[in-house]
Amino acid sequence: MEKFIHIENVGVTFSTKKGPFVALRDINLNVAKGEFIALIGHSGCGKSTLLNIISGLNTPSSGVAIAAGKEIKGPGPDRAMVFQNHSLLPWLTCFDNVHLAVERVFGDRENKAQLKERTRAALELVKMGHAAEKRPGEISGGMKQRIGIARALAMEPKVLLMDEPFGALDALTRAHLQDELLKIIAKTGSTVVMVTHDVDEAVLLSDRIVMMTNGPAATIGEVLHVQLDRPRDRVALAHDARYMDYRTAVLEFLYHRHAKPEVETA
Ligand SMILES: Nc1ncnc2c1ncn2[C@@H]1O[C@H](COP(=O)(O)OP(=O)(O)OP(=O)(O)O)[C@@H](O)[C@H]1O
Repeated sequence: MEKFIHIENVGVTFSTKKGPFVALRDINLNVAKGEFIALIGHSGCGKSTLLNIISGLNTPSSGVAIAAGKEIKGPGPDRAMVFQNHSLLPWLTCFDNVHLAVERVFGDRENKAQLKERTRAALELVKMGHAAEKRPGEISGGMKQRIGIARALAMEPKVLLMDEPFGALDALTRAHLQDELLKIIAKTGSTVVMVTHDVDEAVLLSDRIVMMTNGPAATIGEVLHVQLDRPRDRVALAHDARYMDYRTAVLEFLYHRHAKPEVETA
């Protein structure tokens, strides 16, 4: 498979008032086109830091990070981000929130009608066409996340980066959006890197689960290949022994081999 993201020997050290803080060390990760990767690990282990190496919001202190053959030097529309808290502009309609991103990426190449069509198509993809003229304050949290996903997908990014996109939602809405995301990526063939705390979410969605050790100086502890057929159905998988085995493998990593010392979680 075509390699899309290439992270080689990356380390991240932050300067703090107390001196240098080594957040990540020796990170090596390749992501292939169309692959879905989940980053999982205890709070503070460096998942967002690693995601932001790919987004370009963080710079490696050592090593190299490459996307589509080019060294990552900063954020770009080829790597669209979806955050836990939707980050929509409250004074714009849902349509305009998505359209803004569409204009930024395609505005110099396409006419107004094409840009509008792109925006409409992205809203339809996440089943939010009916709310196009609503403002973020007039729709639910789950709907706002859909608009955030529509905005990211409308940019036709080479990779979709998601930082706990469903973390703030109730369990049923989260399950619903996970199912929607599965359908969307089946349609778009998107490459996705998602940070999550949710073991079931990681197993349900991913091709590979990248499990990180605890910080400071966190690194990739193990990588689990989730070889469950797609399309995946959460109810059917609940009875699937392989699903249980994957789930157990992640739980054992997190709570046996790399349990967080109690003093830090208190
Ligand atoms: N700009 C910064 N300056 C100093 N330290 C930082 C900075 N950003 C992150 N850190 C530290 O690096 C470590 C990793 O942070 P990061 O946010 O990547 O963890 P995380 O795994 O995403 O956490 P969570 O699951 O709680 O969101 C933490 O100890 C954090 O305090």
